[in-house]
Amino acid sequence: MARRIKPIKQHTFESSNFDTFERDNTMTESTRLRIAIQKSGRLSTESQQLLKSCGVKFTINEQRLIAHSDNMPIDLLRVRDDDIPGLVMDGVVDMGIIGENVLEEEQIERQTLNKPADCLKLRQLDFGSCRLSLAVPKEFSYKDPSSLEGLRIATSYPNLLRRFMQEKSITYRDCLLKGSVEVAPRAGLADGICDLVSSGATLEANGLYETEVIYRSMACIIQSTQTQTPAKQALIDKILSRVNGVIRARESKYILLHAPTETLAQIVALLPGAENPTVLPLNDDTNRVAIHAVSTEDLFWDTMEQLTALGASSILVMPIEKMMG
Ligand SMILES: Nc1ncnc2c1ncn2[C@@H]1O[C@H](COP(=O)(O)OP(=O)(O)OP(=O)(O)O)[C@@H](O)[C@H]1O
Ligand SMILES: O=P(O)(O)OC[C@H]1O[C@H](OP(=O)(O)OP(=O)(O)O)[C@H](O)[C@@H]1O
Ligand SMILES: [Mg+2]
Repeated sequence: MARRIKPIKQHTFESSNFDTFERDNTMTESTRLRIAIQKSGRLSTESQQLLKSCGVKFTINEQRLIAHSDNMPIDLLRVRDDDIPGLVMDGVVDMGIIGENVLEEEQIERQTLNKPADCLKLRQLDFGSCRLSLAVPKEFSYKDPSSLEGLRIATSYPNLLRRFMQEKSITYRDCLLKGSVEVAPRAGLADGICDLVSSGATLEANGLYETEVIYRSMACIIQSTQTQTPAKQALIDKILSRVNGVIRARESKYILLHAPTETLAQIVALLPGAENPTVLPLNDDTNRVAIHAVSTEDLFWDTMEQLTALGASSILVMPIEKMMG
């Protein structure tokens, strides 16, 4: 059931005064930002870690479905991942962290049922990478999706499957399973499956092979389309800006090395995604300089070897904890 966020009194929640409210944990329930995350499963640890990296302090009590942040007016609702898109779309929570696959599936479902299906996808995250694929038993001779014409397909994603099959004009029958989809063909419940794949180990273990990727997914962070108070919106913006900083830092490396001045330009050109590196003189050595650079990509071993071949030495590649600006 949709629930409107109550307006809040400006004097208790000044958007311009974040330093104060980060320490102030006395907001009433309606003024606190509610974020839904998966209680336990593939996304739960990384969702919690991401929020902690953004400076949100909280302690999870496994028995409790709600965790109150100690330093910010934020409550974490720990729920099944399937419930997260609906909670955000109905405005019951303000934000959620969810797989794009579950979000898209719920969106199609709700559009079909004429239920609220809108939310804002704030950004894709850097975890929860998987794909929704069709797979069939090893002995099945598969040419293209039409090989499944008239057959039964087991899935937990009936809407994404239907959209794909409609685009290919293929008729099929579905068998809805909430879990253990991979065992359906062997159990005689279906001819093929449409399920999530990451390493492919589960398909392999069940004598299946992947034939078609129908949807590629990552985790994402979403926001309700309900109008927020300026202060609450400012907190959402702040979380998003920190998420951006955390992900940029995780994707970047700090590189230090010594380089001969004569190959400096070639060495800088080899550093992946590094803009305007700092070049510093070395004590008592006019033929070599120190380079400090932030690279937006990892520095691979073969690039390290090419750098060494150009005379680079003392190469250090270090992780970055935080980034801003
Ligand atoms: N093998 C995988 N590797 C990486 N990410 C995955 C993998 N499988 C699923 N995911 C992503 O993580 C999400 C949650 O997966 P999980 O298997 O924990 O869901 P679940 O069993 O439905 O959990 P819940 O009990 O919350 O309903 C998926 O919807 C998908 O976005
Ligand atoms: O390709 P793989 O790396 O083997 O991953 C795929 C499996 O991962 C997910 O299940 P999960 O292990 O999360 O358990 P679940 O069935 O309880 O959701 C998904 O539903 C697949 O079964
Ligand atoms: Mg689920």
